[in-house]
Amino acid sequence: MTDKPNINVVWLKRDLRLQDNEAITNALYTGKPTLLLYVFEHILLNDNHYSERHFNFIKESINDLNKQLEPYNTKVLSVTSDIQTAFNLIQEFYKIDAIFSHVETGILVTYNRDKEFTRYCRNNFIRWNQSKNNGVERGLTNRDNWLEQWEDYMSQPLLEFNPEENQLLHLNAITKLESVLTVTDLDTPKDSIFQKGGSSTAWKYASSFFENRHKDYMFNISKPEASRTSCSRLSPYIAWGNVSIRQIFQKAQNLKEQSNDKRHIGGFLSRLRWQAHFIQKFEMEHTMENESVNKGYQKLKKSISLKYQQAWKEGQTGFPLVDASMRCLVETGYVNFRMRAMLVSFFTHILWQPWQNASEHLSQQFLDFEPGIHFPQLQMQAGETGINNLRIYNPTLNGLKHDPDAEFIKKWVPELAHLDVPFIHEPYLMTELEQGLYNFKLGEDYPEPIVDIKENRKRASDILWNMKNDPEVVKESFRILKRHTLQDRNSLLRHN
Ligand SMILES: Cc1cc2nc3c(=O)[nH]c(=O)nc-3n(C[C@H](O)[C@H](O)[C@H](O)COP(=O)(O)OP(=O)(O)OC[C@H]3O[C@@H](n4cnc5c(N)ncnc54)[C@H](O)[C@@H]3O)c2cc1C
Repeated sequence: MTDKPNINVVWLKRDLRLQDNEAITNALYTGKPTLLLYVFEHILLNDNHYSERHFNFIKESINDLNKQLEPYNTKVLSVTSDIQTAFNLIQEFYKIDAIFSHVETGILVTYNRDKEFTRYCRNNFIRWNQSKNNGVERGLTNRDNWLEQWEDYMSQPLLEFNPEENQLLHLNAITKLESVLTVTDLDTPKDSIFQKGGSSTAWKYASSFFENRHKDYMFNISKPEASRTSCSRLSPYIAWGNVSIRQIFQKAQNLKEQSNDKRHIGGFLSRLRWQAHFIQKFEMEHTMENESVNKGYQKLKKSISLKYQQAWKEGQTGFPLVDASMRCLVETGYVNFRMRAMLVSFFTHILWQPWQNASEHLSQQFLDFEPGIHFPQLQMQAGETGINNLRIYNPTLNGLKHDPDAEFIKKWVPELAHLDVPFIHEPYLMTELEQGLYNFKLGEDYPEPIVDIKENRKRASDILWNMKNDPEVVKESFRILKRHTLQDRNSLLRHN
């Protein structure tokens, strides 16, 4: 019926690398000509969880791939489209035997797109082969033996990118496809201060971390300023798949075996386990995107204040560490774990706003937005799982402990920089006289606190502690424990 040439397509998503890429390896293994495809899908371009910084990171990652693909006379076909239109147009030129990709633990729109796409493949007699992504399993109903399987997966040999000569579709053939598709302009701003996408940059971060930067990892992990260089900063590269967790895990394991001080690299290794643990949780309970995982908390009603929400988003709450963290996040796409947790706690506990209203603003700012970590962490920090300890962060105490010289606050809230350090942490304690001495006016140069933190902290604590005993919360907590926790919960923290 058809004289079109047969090909395979690798549909790249959050796996933007050539090495240790199971989808690419499986496609090449068939020996058939193979096209590498990335689709900037309208459903994601228009989705409020995403922002320009993410798409620029993806473009930089594809540019990096294209550089590595030059010797093979090919490149990634990069188009803006919805997925079925893209495949329909490719099918005008080729008979597609199979599509290879990784399982995507994504947001609801991508889950629904995948369901439709499964039907599309069936109707078009295309095999869609989806590989396990970073050890996360589809279709599990509990976590029995999950960690053992994850560790087994992490110990498997890395997959080499090794195409046969001319196996990857030639540039000329890609040019023909480009003539019918909407090609995406891969240019990105040159003066960006965000971490630059691509495997080549990822490995520079990894090398400097493993060679040197990891040495104070656990000492600095909670410090907003020092963590910026002594944490790995690999999160966007992991989230967009510029490196696989297995590549990083094996490097870290080797380093730990040679190291005398296993504490730091051990702490890092346990966070790689958490990465998969959280994504697995979301994979098994995707309604977490919009609803509290513990259904008992769905009756918790908070009154919305757009004024509070706006002040939080703009870093104008009158609480210096909160404002510094938000401004830094907006500007650079990154703050460390503790500052993220504090931002969520401040929004949900102190401002008493629903975590759902923080979700899109944060995901747009996090360069490393990973749905499988984002939603479970939001709910955990909001205290709505019923199985984790309630933590209401005190921004002032966190500032005094983790930014004692106010180095971080001074950088991001420069209007406080000329004050003495104790006042930088608590400008609202300054008397009229002191404000005059420093030529500083609270309420004009920097906002007064937008809420009474002591009062609001108590309200949140009372309500959330009481709710822990609510029969539905308790029932749901048992269900969550049964479905999502490992038999040995401490194994996730293991440092050796
Ligand atoms: C509300 C909230 C939202 C978050 N959203 C994201 C997100 O969208 N994407 C994301 O990658 N991380 C997220 N995190 C987890 C964590 O803050 C970041 O992974 C970490 O700060 C990234 O910096 P790093 O790469 O230097 O981490 P490192 O400390 O060097 O850790 C190495 C890797 O381990 C993983 N990791 C580290 N901490 C955690 C954790 N607590 N849970 C799960 N995995 C972890 C990440 O992949 C990270 O790159 C979130 C945390 C909170 C509290």
